Amino acid sequence: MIRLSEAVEDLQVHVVPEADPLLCGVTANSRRVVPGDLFAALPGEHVHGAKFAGAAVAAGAVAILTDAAGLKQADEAGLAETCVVMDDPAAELGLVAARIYGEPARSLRSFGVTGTNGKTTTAYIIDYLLRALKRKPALIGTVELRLAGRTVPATLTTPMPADLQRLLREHADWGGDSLVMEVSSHALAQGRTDPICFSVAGFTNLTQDHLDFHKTMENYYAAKRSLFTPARCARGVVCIDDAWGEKLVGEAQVPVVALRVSEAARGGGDAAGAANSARDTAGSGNTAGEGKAAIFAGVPLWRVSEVRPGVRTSFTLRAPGGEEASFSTNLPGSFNIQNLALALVMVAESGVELGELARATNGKIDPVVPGRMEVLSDYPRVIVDFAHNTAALENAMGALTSTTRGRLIVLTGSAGERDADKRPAMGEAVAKAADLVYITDDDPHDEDPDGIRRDLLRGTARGTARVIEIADRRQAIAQAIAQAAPDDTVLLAGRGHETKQPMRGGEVDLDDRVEARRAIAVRQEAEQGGTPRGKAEKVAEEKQGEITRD
Ligand SMILES: CC(=O)N[C@H]1[C@@H](OP(=O)(O)OP(=O)(O)OC[C@H]2O[C@@H](n3ccc(=O)[nH]c3=O)[C@H](O)[C@@H]2O)O[C@H](CO)[C@@H](O)[C@@H]1O[C@H](C)C(=O)N[C@@H](C)C(=O)N[C@H](CCC(=O)O)C(=O)O
Ligand SMILES: Nc1ncnc2c1ncn2[C@@H]1O[C@H](COP(=O)(O)OP(=O)(O)OP(=O)(O)O)[C@@H](O)[C@H]1O
Repeated sequence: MIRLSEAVEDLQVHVVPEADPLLCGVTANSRRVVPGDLFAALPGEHVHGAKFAGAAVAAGAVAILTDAAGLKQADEAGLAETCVVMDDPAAELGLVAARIYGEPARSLRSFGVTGTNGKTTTAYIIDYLLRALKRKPALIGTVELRLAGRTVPATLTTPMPADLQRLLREHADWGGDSLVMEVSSHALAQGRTDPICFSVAGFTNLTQDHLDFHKTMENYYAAKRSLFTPARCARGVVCIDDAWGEKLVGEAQVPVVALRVSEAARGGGDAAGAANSARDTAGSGNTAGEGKAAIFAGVPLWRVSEVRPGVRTSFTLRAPGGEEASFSTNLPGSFNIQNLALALVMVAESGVELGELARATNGKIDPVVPGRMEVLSDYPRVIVDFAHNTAALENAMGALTSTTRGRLIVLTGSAGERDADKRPAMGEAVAKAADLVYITDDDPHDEDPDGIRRDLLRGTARGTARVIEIADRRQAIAQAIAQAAPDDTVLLAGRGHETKQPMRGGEVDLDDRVEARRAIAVRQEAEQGGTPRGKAEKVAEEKQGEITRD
């Protein structure tokens, strides 16, 4: 517990209360206040938190951290004497919270992952590696929070600052020694992770996303880049498989190493490292032009070679100093080689020898990443993936086509009330890459689900796959799995780890993985019970919902 004056020491404060209460904790949510808390009444998009100052004080808040507008509201409620006022309390909340909770991140070796795609997967792989090294990591990201021996579902990819510091305190008190977290661009723009200075920060890639928030790609990139500054990390690992990564290597304000994966993952073998210099730098023997070589001069280069895709994919990772280690994984998809290599390099850059990583894992990296290329059965191969836009679907299908002997069966829908424009393109992409497509409902929210499916079907008409429309997702999953041959791959795309399906009239429980497991069990029971269904019966079932083209 510290005094309010200690929590705001050295910060630009305009008004302080006469009393200097002891603080037990801090929250920006009036509904979570417990006696002894500081309540951070912050301006929001919908409402000013000061509206809830009365409720917070009634729940036991002993002081209110707010801005001038908040002070005015608190004054009207007769609570001005409890207020401490700053220009931008949201920006300082992380530091204030860290002080109140005793700077918990300082006792944790910390890894922060940013980028458009692959944050969740990379964070789970780092968590897997740290556990193999017998460490006790906290894992914080889009899917769930795993810390202090418990797992809770996540509401944001990166928690708000006061929540984050409280969670880290809990983890450190429990005996945790490390932290892996996804750092979203929203979080970086809002300073949610400050004042954490990550031991190692990692960058996956950057493609168009979240422009509703950032407005331009340059702003979006600048938010990501701000992680690679001395206040936010000690060192960085940057994938240079896209132009934004190359730019970041040149603009990072902390020591960085570069990681090149793309040529190897695309089957280009060892192209990135053709120079074979004694100590690889991103500027030596790289496929980039001279200008880029100048940017990369002296930047140590890690690279991937000998990628062998299959049901298990293997690859070799080479350190700048020349040490090499080989790994294999159950994660499908060449893009996952980027995630795996990034995770390995981030842990290595935190001070773990590559050889030690190979020994601790036995060369096998088999994390379960909920709803991210999650394999639920092998024959037929059934995979649940979060791909919910055209590019992600194309990536996922591309990865599966090369390792599928039979048909590629893809089941997809599209969420309601957002990005309606993408639907025909998604329909077209799946109908061009798959052999059989099930169009079904995703999370319709308040939109008419028939209309969403019609948008997708307009696109599937431009492809060659057979298309079956079944509105009920449960039924569609059951049928897709029941009808698959052992050599087929069934990709259940779009909802990943989600467990609720919001639709008109409320939310229903729906987890694609639960439904898939049920369908797989039904299939196995039929096979073991010796009652394989006749071909005619299968064909008749498969015809249900089929879209016929003129
Ligand atoms: C843009 C953004 O960051 N919005 C966040 C913000 O919402 P807001 O400004 O609308 O808040 P508000 O509802 O106006 O409330 C104002 C204040 O009053 C408080 N309040 C409100 C009601 C109440 O009863 N009591 C109370 O104290 C709130 O806690 C808040 O501090 O503060 C809320 C409370 O902390 C967050 O839930 C909300 O995230 C919303 C849900 C969100 O969708 N955020 C997205 C954009 C986001 O951050 N996404 C990234 C990942 C993106 C990706 O990579 O996919 C993330 O890191 O999750
Ligand atoms: N390195 C990568 N490059 C391109 N696509 C990827 C990569 N990793 C994963 N994907 C695809 O993107 C989807 C989302 O992956 P993941 O959840 O790991 O990323 P994320 O950055 O956490 O995304 P989100 O913020 O949407 O959760 C996966 O389901 C997969 O289809």
